[in-house]
Amino acid sequence: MSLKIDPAFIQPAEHRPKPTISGAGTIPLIDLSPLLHHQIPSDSSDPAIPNEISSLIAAIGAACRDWGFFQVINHGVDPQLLERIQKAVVEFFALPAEEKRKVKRDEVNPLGYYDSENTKNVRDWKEVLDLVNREYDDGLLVLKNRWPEYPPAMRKTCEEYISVVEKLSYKLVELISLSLNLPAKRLNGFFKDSSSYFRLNYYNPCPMPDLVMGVGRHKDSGALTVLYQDQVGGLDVKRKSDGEWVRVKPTSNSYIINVGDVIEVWTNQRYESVEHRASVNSEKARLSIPFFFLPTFSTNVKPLEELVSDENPAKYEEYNWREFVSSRLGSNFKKMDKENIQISHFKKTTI
Ligand SMILES: O=C(O)CCC(=O)C(=O)O
Ligand SMILES: [Fe+2]
Repeated sequence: MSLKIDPAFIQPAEHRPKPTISGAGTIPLIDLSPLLHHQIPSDSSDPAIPNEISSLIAAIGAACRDWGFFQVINHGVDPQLLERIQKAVVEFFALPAEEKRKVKRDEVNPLGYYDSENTKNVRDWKEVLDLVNREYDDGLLVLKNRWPEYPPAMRKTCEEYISVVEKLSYKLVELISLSLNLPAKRLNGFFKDSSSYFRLNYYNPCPMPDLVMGVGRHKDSGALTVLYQDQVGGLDVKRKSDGEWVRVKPTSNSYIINVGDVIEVWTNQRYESVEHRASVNSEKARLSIPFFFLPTFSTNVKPLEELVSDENPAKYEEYNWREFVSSRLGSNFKKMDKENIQISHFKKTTI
């Protein structure tokens, strides 16, 4: 068999995508429609909480505990906005390479377009455009959006989309806080002027899909990821109960939510950040749009006081979010394998 692709993309044998389990036994599907009729309560001990809201909080808590992942429907994001953003993304990635490279990341600013990134030292079969909610520049760390000229609707659509998805992220974080018996807004302050960003992932068809990954196995380092995927499918999640890879079945107008490393630390590992990856196929391009809901740069991330005790001491060292992000980006992030720096570095080994 002659190799049709650059060997840099080839996964070691043990990490190649084997057939995955799909359908039953995959991540929970949660209906957010109770939020269309009821406010999120400020406290889980409030006796007036409607049953459907208590059940929703319990379902989210169980999903975070058992899976670290869940899918939501009836989330309130306008399907037409989702259509519009998908159209813009497809148009952008269809542009000639030289047009896309006009907005490529560079040595100072990691945002923008790139087509070459490694996960765990193997190249990912993907193209990406990264955009932040709020631009940031403290003299050393520069995060400035590079807006493509084409398609013309891109900027406005993305800005509209970011603000809508950020609102949904706050709601999810409030429900997660309630599921931990904390006040709904307990975590909200960590996200004021947050460093959140969103990523447009585009996976071209690959002639050898069994040897490569669109994104190799990894955990998300942020607090919460709110991901939209098209109908092609390819996201695999590592099932906590037995370590099997399961394929998330695309459900139209749904979001896939996962807990990232920051929530794992805040909850002192009650909710764990779970490995996932994106497979590719030989026929269809696939698109996914994760929104990474991240703390404010000044946040010192550590287990929440309410969730540690003498019996359950802190399992993680405190770390500063800005320092963490800068160390991951490094001085030459173009060549960096971001996955080499993980929160496991902050895990206390003594317990
Ligand atoms: O494309 C996907 O479904 C997953 C992407 C992902 O995990 C990421 O960008 O962090
Ligand atoms: Fe991810």
